[in-house]
Amino acid sequence: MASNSNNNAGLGVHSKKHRVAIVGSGNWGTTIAKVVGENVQENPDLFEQEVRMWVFEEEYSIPKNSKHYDAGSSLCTKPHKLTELINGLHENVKYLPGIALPQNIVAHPDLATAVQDATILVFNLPHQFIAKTCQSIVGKIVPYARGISCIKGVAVNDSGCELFSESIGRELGIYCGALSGANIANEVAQEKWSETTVAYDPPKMDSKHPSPVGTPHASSLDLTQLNGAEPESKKLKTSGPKLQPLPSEFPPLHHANMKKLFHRPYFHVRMVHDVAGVSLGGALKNVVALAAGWVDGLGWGDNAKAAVMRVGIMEEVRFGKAFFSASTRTETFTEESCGVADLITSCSGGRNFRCAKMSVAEGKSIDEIEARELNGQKLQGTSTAHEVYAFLKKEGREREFPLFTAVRNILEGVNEPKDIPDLIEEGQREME
Ligand SMILES: NC(=O)c1ccc[n+]([C@@H]2O[C@H](COP(=O)([O-])OP(=O)(O)OC[C@H]3O[C@@H](n4cnc5c(N)ncnc54)[C@H](O)[C@@H]3O)[C@@H](O)[C@H]2O)c1
Ligand SMILES: O=P(O)(O)OC[C@H](O)CO
Repeated sequence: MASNSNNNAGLGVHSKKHRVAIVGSGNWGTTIAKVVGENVQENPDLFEQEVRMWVFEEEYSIPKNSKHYDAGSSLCTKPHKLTELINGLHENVKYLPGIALPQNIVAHPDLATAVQDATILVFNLPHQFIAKTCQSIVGKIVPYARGISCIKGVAVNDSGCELFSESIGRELGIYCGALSGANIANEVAQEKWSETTVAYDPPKMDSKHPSPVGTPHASSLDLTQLNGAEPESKKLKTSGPKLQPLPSEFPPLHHANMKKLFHRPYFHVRMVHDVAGVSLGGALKNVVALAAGWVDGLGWGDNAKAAVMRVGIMEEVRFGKAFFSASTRTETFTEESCGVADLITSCSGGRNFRCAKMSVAEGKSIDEIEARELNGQKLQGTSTAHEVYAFLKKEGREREFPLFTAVRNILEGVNEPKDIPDLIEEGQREME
């Protein structure tokens, strides 16, 4: 007999299992595929064993310093499709070299095939590519699928500032939660211990009263209320498609089962309900990490970096309260891995920090450093700084966020990294 009872998970009473697809295969996408691939093997009563990972296809030549390089092999003498290399070598030689992937990870170049029949979609790609990626699978996914966004960024458009959990949910008509934490991918992939935060809070529903899609975290709710207009999320409630309940043949996707998908001995998961707080912590710390890299690149030392981090976490909390007040909790920023811990690790060894530091030390643009250093990986802080600023400016509130504004202005050449202390001081004085 099929049941929705939480107590039945893992007892083999459900006739179907969840199929998981990973949408993205970069440095973090491939790391999360490894985590998920290992966990589905350990929970065969809940999950199908094959995990499909969508790869944005490209040709790649195995470098001579790779352990896979063999001058006599045709695999190494000419470029090959990345999917063929991943499936043949069980390693993402370009984006996560040196890390063995479980054999149940199967790389697919065709997105529609990768997500076919998946009841759990894990979105993990640089944020600038998510809109187009989602549009291409509208109507091609299981209607009652559930999503988890591992993306660190925000989607700014004419109607406001959206979380990716929201924009994915709205575009695909599904519920989407978020995973974010102090998680430098290479460390997690090497199975060095870290923590992460998974926010999952689907609306309660039954078949008689299905919930609307588009989870109500949107900043547009608060902003349009401030402006006296009809909240965007209210429109969604009355007009949008309805969220499909998960059929009872499948194991329920409550916190305990979601945790089984991501928790590893080296990757400890804390489950929470605050999807907005988890998403914003991951997005906004990338902006702060640029400033931390710049002051470090100037040779100003750890005290300067700590000052940037202090102001950064305050602006993260302020942003959440100002634009996502209905759903964020301050504690998510101050107590969870996705908040202060991610800020610290990102300002110590993240790519945004490292590239910003090099750009000051070498007097080169950060774009130039990104292209030279990251082998196709993408910085998220630079575009997020522009997007957050555009949103704040539209709202007339950029002066309440002097550090975020300073980062954007430095990227634009309006200010220089050495101006950061004065810009913060000035901003704080104005708010007193
Ligand atoms: N790398 C990390 O340490 C880390 C850790 C935690 C979270 N994150 C977040 O995870 C998300 C994904 O980051 P990542 O590290 O996996 O990516 P990445 O920086 O390694 O980016 C490379 C990926 O982008 C893909 N790509 C390039 N052009 C594309 C296109 N036009 N369309 C679709 N995909 C394209 C490449 O195929 C590759 O898979 C980001 O939001 C990032 O902030 C990263
Ligand atoms: O390398 P970054 O700067 O993209 O940061 C990586 C992770 O987000 C750290 O948690």
